[in-house]
Amino acid sequence: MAPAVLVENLRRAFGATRAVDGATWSAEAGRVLALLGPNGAGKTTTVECLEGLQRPDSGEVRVLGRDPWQAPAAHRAAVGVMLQDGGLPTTTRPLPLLHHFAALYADPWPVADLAGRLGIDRFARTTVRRMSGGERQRVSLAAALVGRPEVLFLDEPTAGLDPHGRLEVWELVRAEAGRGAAVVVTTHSFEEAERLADDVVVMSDGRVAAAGPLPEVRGERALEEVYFELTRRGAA
Ligand SMILES: Nc1ncnc2c1ncn2[C@@H]1O[C@H](COP(=O)(O)OP(=O)(O)OP(=O)(O)O)[C@@H](O)[C@H]1O
Repeated sequence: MAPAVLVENLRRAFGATRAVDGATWSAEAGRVLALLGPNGAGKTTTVECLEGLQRPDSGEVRVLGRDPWQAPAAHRAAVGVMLQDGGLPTTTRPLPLLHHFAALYADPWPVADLAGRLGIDRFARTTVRRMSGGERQRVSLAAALVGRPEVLFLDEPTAGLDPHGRLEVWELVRAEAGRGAAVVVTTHSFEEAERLADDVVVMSDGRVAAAGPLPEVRGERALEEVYFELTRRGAA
């Protein structure tokens, strides 16, 4: 079976900066992949190519077998995206917003259930403008999940969440993979990668320093130790 997400020899430069310099990896349905790497390693550029927000200079990206740059609306409905700065309209309250998003999909996640699982009902009366960072993050995640996507791109989904929030989100993300979604999580947290991921990709200076199932990449060591070795300044 073709992988749900495919990155093959991807290259993308901005002037003299080679943001992504020949990256190859793939993500499978029913699994969580953690994309790790120092600031500037090329993670966001890669994921934005996969989301159809940037166009590769060369190489290939495929999501559910399609080129995301040219994909039709039906393809976009099968892909859930959580951006770091959610881009949510500021004057609305969370539940009407989620109902609005849910109406765009044929078989959405019932909003009351989703909001309950993410603790959104606890701040249902607050407008986006007045929400805390963690509350906003929960709403952004709910917006990514409400269409029950086949592929999910999550950018640091638990950064800034309290410990309960992190656990709730991890459980939810694992459940999404359990129902068959391919999940790609960008993170700087080793704990998050070790708790959540089946597979990891470590990027460094635009290249893939390691990719594969977590137990293989980590071996007998802590992921943190392997990461520092792979991403030593000047190592790539
Ligand atoms: N639009 C742009 N114009 C110029 N340079 C860019 C642009 N977007 C990214 N870059 C550069 O490309 C490199 C890779 O950036 P990218 O945002 O993909 O890294 P990242 O791994 O997501 O980093 P972070 O962990 O900080 O989010 C960086 O050197 C960045 O400055």
